Amino acid sequence: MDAFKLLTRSTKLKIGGATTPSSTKSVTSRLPSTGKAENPQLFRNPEAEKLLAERTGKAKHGKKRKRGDDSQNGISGREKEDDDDDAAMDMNLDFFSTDKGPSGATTTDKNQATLKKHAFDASGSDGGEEGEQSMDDVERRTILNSHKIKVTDLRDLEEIGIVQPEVKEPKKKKKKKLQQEAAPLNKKEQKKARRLYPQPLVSFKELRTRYKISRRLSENIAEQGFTLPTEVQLGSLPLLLGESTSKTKSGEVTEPDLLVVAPTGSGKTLSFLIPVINKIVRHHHEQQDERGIFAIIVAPTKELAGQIVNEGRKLALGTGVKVTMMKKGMRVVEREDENVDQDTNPSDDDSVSSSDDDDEEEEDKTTVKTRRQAPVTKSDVLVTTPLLLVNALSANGTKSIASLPLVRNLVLDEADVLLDPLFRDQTLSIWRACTHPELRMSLWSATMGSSIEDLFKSTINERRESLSLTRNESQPLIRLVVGLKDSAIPNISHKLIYAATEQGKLLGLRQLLHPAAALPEDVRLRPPFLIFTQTIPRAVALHSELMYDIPAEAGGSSRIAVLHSDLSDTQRSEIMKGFRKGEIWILVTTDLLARGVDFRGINGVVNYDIPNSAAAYVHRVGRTGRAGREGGIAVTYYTKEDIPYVKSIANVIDVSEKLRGKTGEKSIQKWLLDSLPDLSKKDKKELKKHGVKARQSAVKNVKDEKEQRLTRISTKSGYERRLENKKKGAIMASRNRKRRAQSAEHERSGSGQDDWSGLED
Ligand SMILES: Nc1ncnc2c1ncn2[C@@H]1O[C@H](COP(=O)(O)OP(=O)(O)OP(=O)(O)O)[C@@H](O)[C@H]1O
Repeated sequence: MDAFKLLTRSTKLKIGGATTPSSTKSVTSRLPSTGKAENPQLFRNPEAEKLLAERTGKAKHGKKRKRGDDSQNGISGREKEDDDDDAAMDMNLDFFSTDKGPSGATTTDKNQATLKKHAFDASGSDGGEEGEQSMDDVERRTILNSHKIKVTDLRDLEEIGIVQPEVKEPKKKKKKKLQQEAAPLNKKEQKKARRLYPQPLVSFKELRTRYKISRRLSENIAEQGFTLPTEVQLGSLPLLLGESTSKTKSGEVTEPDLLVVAPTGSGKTLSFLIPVINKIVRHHHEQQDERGIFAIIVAPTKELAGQIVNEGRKLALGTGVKVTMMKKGMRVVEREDENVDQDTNPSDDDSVSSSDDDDEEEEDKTTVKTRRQAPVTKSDVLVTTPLLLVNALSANGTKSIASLPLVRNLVLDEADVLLDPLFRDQTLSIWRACTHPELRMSLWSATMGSSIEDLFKSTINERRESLSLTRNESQPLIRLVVGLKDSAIPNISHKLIYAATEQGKLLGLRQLLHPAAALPEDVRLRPPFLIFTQTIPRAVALHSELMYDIPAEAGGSSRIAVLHSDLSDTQRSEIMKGFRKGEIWILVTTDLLARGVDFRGINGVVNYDIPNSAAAYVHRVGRTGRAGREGGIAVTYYTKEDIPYVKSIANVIDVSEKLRGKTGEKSIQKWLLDSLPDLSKKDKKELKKHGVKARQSAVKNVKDEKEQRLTRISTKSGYERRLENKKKGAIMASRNRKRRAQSAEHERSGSGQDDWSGLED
């Protein structure tokens, strides 16, 4: 069924006819919904591709890199690794080492760890050869640079081993000499000193052959059909699985605390799930008695949390690792001071089923019955929204936050929003509740302000002080950035359209829905797509306005839906399912779905109302063009009221087009960028918090009433509305008159005194 055809008013539209641009066919074949991209990577160049191809042995004419002559001498890869004294071997040994600090292990512990490692390997090593050889520095740099991967050590210079001379006020005579001898590093030099070039991941196979991840996990990854790692996977997986970074003093390798900024749809979920699941498989193997929550993944919405659970379960299948969605009423810790709340039955709660996950309901029945009977959840990985977990840990705010002593990994997905004032206290409470000394933090998002980075560093230090932990120099604190920070993905087209008024926006949107009426040069957007509004009432209003635009033969109003946080969890979940299945073609929503949610083949995004910040734009438009898919379109309408707020969005578009290296006509002209006004910091803050004032829901005074009329979602003119209202009023008044006359008649006849005539309409 051709959704494009069916969504036009005239179902007889001929594709390729006079109104259809000749380019339609070629565009169609590149739509994100027509299949997955051959290569999910966003940035690459021929030189690095050749290097990678050589490594994976795929180069047709290139020589496959050998693992040294040892293989010809009859020494196996494993033996070579054991005998070799290089850093890569150290890395492998240390990955399984229990020695994490000065207070940590002895040599015997290390030997035991090595033995354990071999036991783990023996349970599943298939001893592949590919990529086990370490790359030289030039290769690493070439690959990392071409994929725009930047890895930085965030620790103080002293911790990295760079001693800065004290800057004393020099005596006048000696000044010159002193500066020559030991000048402190300038900013550029400091940046250079912090830069790291760890070995990138060449292929998913290498996860098994080089990083020795669990066999089952590796099979599950292969099962999903992933072939090439994306940039964020290429850069972060080695770090999290034990790749050495060149700046560790002792050569020891431990898992770092990590902050990752990588484009939307670039596969961050897989990047944090694989190491977390692998670590737990290993832990189950090494310490079979210890069971409990080992990892917590926090996401800002239930939709995203549900999605992570689904991904996690696919990866963990058959590994013995249990991934669970946090539910209201679920018990996550045993509290001595706990009074069992007999009234709370989690299965009654409307937040229970928030994901479109098949196994979830079954799990509810088994793990969460009533709190009276409920055992503490047997989950290894708990995926949660912040408030749900904080409520569980604090007995709904009645007790102090209980601690989670076994948690070794805390992952914050969409970290910048989780550490934004809205969620910050809750997120930090969870962070502090994780008291294990070897807790590792990782923060992930496509956008990350510098304030978040500062908060990350200070919280890690503060936590260490409060737990009386000393910072171990071998415990790195790393930032990994893919592409340009806070920029939109380069593989989609952006259309910033001036619509003048609310009515203009609606007309523009209708033209998208009914492209038969469009001119060849007009934007064309085929379903499925998402439409974002600023508020829930506006999403509801837009949905009712568009509901009957879809012809009955195309499925009518069932093809368009609205999703927002005022709906029950069951409704939300049903709509998500419908959209994923392709039953719903157009989804009107708020920023609830702006982050993280992965609908793979979405053809586009419409910002019916402009986003509240540049970051919000990056995330909203990132719902299309996932995993390198080409052809996605992001349409943003703006009106006269929006002009003060458009510049930051125009800038994001401009940078994204530069990143793509787009030649020819740019969608944002320089004159537009120059003429749009800058927004003050204060106004930016205000916009982020409340959105464009004229569209806020709770505006009351008279002046604003006028503004509200201007921002009402409707194609009807004020005159038509007045006429309609008058007509409605007249009908109402006539009904009321009739009713009053009838009840007077009843009273007179003395009958039906106790009759209930229903609610007045
Ligand atoms: N190596 C890969 N090859 C092909 N597809 C991949 C690969 N890794 C992940 N994907 C797919 O890419 C899509 C986007 O992944 P994911 O949701 O993890 O992106 P993300 O980086 O978290 O995006 P966002 O910032 O929007 O949350 C998913 O459908 C996922 O299955």
